[in-house]
Amino acid sequence: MSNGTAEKKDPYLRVLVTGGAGFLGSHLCRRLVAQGHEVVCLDNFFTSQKTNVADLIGKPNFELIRHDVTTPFFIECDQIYNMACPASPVHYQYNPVKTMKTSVLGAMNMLGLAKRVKARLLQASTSEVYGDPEVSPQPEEYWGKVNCNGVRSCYDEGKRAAETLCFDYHRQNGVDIRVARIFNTYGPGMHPYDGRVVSNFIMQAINGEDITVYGEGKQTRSFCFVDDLVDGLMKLMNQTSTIGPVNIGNPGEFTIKQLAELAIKHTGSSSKIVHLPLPGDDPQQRKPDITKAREILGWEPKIKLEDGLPKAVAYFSSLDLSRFRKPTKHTAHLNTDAQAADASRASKA
Ligand SMILES: O=c1ccn([C@@H]2O[C@H](COP(=O)(O)OP(=O)(O)O[C@H]3OC[C@@H](O)[C@H](O)[C@H]3O)[C@@H](O)[C@H]2O)c(=O)[nH]1
Repeated sequence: MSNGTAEKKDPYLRVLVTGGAGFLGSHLCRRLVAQGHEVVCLDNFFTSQKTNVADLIGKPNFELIRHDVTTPFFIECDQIYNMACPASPVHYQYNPVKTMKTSVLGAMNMLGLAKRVKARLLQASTSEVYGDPEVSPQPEEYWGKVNCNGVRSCYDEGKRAAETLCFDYHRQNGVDIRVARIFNTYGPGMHPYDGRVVSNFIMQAINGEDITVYGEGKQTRSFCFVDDLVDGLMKLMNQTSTIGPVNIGNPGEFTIKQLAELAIKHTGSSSKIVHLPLPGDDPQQRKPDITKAREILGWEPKIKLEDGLPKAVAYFSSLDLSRFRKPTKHTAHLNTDAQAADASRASKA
């Protein structure tokens, strides 16, 4: 088995993708399989489903294994993409203890494996490590403003702890790590009931339902098309100049109100915008500083939101919805600070 310069000497690698049936994981698996690598996809199918990788099943260089990363997994491999974790606030808040376990125990198990077999590990970290940021755009050097006991903490702090584990396994055990901070991503392959803003707005617009803007819609996000994102992850994995963290995202910044208007425009929908409560700890601004990705990886996104949204609309319009189940009944706007305060008062009464 080789490492470090493996991508030059040995073009066909054994690659493990945790969360490989998920939105990003399935795109990654497809690209790796197309390149000829031997891909092992692990998933517990909490927020994903087998049909995401149906086209890969049966290919001689693809293997699908049902496994939950909170328990150890042993295999011989050259690279690990650790993508496993529910990423939509509605899903990661459904069972927050499990979310934290997935990030922390999942990272620990995969880093232990990487140490044992000398594989390179790329950790899917997140823009959520910046919490509700006070600086914009967010550079990797910014330490963030994160609540450690709020409704988003299971994900934010779980991913922060996963980063810590990566850097400690690297310093203490010489594990070859790469840390990618992934910003909001959208595109074909998203679950129609994912619960995140792009899928919600497009599905609502297609179905002529009200578009549910949380709060006034002044909060901002920066949306990266999935193909660009996967390019960035693979570039980070297959270079030796930096271990990260590196922001991977599209710096084009939009308010949520603007996104709602774009969803209406690109679907030609007659849907109306309605306002619901803002979820607890909802970050008010988010925009990646991608100087590092540009300079070190030679990467920047190519697809603007205006060009990517029609592709996402075409994908969501083509879905047979009877094939998809709603992973949770939860809705993020119900997880507000006001409700949490009410619940806490009620429990004391
Ligand atoms: O129906 C909706 C859904 C969401 N929103 C708002 O849209 C914004 C984006 O919300 P999303 O649920 O899509 O995702 P968030 O940006 O809050 O979190 C995401 O951040 C980056 C990743 O690591 C994760 O994928 C996820 O945690 C938020 O301000 C949210 O309140 C709506 O206004 N209406």
